[in-house]
Amino acid sequence: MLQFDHVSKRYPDGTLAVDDLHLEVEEGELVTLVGPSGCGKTTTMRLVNRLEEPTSGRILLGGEDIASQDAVRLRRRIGYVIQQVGLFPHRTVLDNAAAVPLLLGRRKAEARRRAAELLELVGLDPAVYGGRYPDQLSGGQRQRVGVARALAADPPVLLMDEPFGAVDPVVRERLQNEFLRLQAEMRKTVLFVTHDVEEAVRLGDRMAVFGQGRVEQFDSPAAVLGNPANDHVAAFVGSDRGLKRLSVTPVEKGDLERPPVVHLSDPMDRAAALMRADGVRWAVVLDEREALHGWVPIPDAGGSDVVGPVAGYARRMDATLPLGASLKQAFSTMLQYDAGWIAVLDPRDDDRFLGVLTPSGLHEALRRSIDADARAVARSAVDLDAVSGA
Ligand SMILES: Nc1ncnc2c1ncn2[C@@H]1O[C@H](COP(=O)(O)OP(=O)(O)OP(=O)(O)O)[C@@H](O)[C@H]1O
Repeated sequence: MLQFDHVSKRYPDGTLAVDDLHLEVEEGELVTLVGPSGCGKTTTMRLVNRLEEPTSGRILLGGEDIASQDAVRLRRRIGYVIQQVGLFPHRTVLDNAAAVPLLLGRRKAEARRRAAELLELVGLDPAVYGGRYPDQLSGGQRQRVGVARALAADPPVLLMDEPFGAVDPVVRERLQNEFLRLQAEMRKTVLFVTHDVEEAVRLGDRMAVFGQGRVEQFDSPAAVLGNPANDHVAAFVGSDRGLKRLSVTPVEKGDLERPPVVHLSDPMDRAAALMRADGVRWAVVLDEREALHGWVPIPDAGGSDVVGPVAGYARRMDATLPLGASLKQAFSTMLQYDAGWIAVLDPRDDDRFLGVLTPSGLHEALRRSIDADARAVARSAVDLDAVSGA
């Protein structure tokens, strides 16, 4: 989809900002470019929409060399979001979001309708925010308008240069989540520049770790964290990369425990018998629609008679997680609810209850992912031996 074919960029003063970049981004893929300040990330982006021209090499978009395309037409096929959003200060939010469709020759009413849809999409109610001016918004809201504007022409490619860099960490995480949700639907081809490793890891299908003008490693976040290509990459991703792995390792079905399951309408004495038979102290409670209600503890053996349905004894449980969520989310949910377990639901099957994740399940899941790395390292060691022995 987007290929850098041995691209270099030397500025007139002699600075070599991009050095023989060779990279292929697949259609619908989100690639993060991460690296220390001045390593050439922004220059790489600006080469794609021809705000800069390469000194050598070619950039192909959908197989076509962009050098042979009209720069203005090219830019209309590429959404560009930057940190200093660059909204027009004297135009309303709605008109800012409508700017690109208007440029593309849409009629005003149609451009505004599209702009309102996009504001809605990025979580800004057009009725509330559409008439405001950029300086009447928070930093995070301005960023959202920037994203809406970049999406307005429905471009196949999005370039995002530190788009969430100027907001505080909490807002940043929210914008990241919203953007991931949008991207799951839109499947744009995205180049996303950041100098924040956590952000690169969370968002990227793959991440390109830049050294001075060169890509040192281009791989999935889990592979980069688990198996850094060299000392520079290892130092850059940080000595806490084990912890960072939490955010790229998903909760899988095999990590779950399956305690006894009862329903709100079941007789409590039968539920208690089930728990005793299983040798456990609690059971998961579902309602009549098979949705999670909560849990019920085993009644005291010497306590008063157990009568009536489970509903009279059940407690609610709000600590839930969709299957496929990250171990980091799981850990954070456990802490937030101070819970010894969390219920895992299937988002693709109407949030059906699948099982529970406990701290020991979480530990096992982390071990699983680190073991997978160890196997990968062992494999590459064997390959190297084979090469040197040949
Ligand atoms: N117009 C220019 N003329 C000369 N040198 C430039 C120009 N623009 C950028 N550079 C240099 O090119 C190198 C790469 O800059 P670039 O902005 O691409 O880096 P970056 O990785 O995006 O950095 P940051 O994370 O700080 O934004 C730097 O050494 C920078 O000083």
